[in-house]
Amino acid sequence: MSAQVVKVGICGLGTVGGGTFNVLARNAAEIAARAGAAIEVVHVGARRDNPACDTGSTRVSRDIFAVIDDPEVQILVELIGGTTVAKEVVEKALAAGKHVVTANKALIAEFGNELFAQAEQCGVTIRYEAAVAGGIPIIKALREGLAGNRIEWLAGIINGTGNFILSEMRDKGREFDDVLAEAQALGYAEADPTFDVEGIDAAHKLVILASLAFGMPLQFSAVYTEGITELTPQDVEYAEELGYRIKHLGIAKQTGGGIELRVHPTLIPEKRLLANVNGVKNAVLVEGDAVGPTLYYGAGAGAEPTASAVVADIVDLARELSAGQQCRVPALGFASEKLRDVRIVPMTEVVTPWYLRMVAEDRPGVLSRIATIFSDQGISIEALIQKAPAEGEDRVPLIVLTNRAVQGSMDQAVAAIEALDSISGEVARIRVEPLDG
Ligand SMILES: NC(=O)C1=CN([C@@H]2O[C@H](COP(=O)(O)OP(=O)(O)OC[C@H]3O[C@@H](n4cnc5c(N)ncnc54)[C@H](O)[C@@H]3O)[C@@H](O)[C@H]2O)C=CC1
Ligand SMILES: N[C@@H](CC=O)C(=O)O
Ligand code: NA
Repeated sequence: MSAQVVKVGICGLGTVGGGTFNVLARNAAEIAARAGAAIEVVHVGARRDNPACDTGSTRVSRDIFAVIDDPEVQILVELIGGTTVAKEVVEKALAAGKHVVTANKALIAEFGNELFAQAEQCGVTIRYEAAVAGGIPIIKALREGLAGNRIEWLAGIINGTGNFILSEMRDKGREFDDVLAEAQALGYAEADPTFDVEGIDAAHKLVILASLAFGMPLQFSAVYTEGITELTPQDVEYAEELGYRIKHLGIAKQTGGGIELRVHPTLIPEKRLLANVNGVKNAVLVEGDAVGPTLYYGAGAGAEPTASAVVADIVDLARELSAGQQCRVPALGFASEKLRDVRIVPMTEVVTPWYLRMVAEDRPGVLSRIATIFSDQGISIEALIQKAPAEGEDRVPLIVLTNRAVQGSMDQAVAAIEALDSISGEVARIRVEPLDG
């Protein structure tokens, strides 16, 4: 059975929905030539119009479920976000025998296992390239391009809003809240921006990347998640003095003890490519045993960059529909019955070098007590900077860079340091990733 026209319904006409509609319209001829079929948006479900998007004569319903009930629609594009109505939309579309394209990482990370199973049962496909790293074709790269590899690890800047905030704070000295407001106005942020700044969005994306890389079911609750809200301009400055940049990374690593899954601010040597990825750009570094390191870079958010990925998924499905094929590639790149149960490494076992910042009394003996505490835990010091005291102050910032240490030992060292009379307040700490394999 072949189709010359593939009919698409779009639910949600916000930033990404509007961008998708516009890209499909603007590049219609080229897209049709690639897909082997014209792609026609026959029905849009939107609570309100999008001024950036002229829907012309396309049917628009205020009730998004009218799009699913439309028998003409073959591919349902879910771009409303969240995990409540969006989940219902996707379930109903699959049950109605429609293929689904979504940009919704929260939905895939939290409910992907059941949705993929439902899709398989219904003989349809879910595609979700836009869900991770916006326009970068990282899902396709992991699922198909790197299929010959055993993936060793991956590390990525996978939240555009967070990277935009860190870059603007570092380069222009701007305030956190001011940059976040701009990211929201530019359409980069999630409907609830705490997802961006608390690392939840990056955790959603990391769990998807990890499942594709290591062939395991999605396990969102297993990801260790820290955001960027606790970072201070001082940490950014001191890290640079030591030759590092601070980036918010998602890291998934295969180790002897299982898989590490973690999202947190990280010091990266300034010469590494990832350290130089700025603004709303994302980048994912993937190390495969056969290919070695590979790097994927591009816009991580925004209307048309994200639409680029949504449209690529529509084209993939349209190719299958026009050729009369189905489910050419499994949702997570591995046959569903071959997904493996793997151990997720507890954070207490994770080993990295560390950056620590503390405030100490400026008097003899303090440094040696700190050095003794580290040495008692088998942690060696790589660098130590004592800053000059501010005028009228008798306390000084002390910055310590350690060699690789297991988090459990570092927890104990930090507790002992914080208990010293000569140390005020808490010790701030950030993991370091050399990113050298
Ligand atoms: N904005 C970006 O750069 C990116 C967004 N995403 C994902 O794409 C999805 C959409 O995000 P955005 O376009 O940024 O959001 P948005 O808030 O701009 O658009 C969502 C649209 O859905 C509509 N909507 C929500 N619930 C509805 C309902 N019950 N009935 C009818 N309409 C409803 C809203 O009115 C809005 O127009 C989310 O899952 C997001 O995580 C993914 C990659 C990048
Ligand atoms: N809010 C997200 C949007 C893309 O996934 C981000 O900033 O990366
Ligand atoms: Na992508």
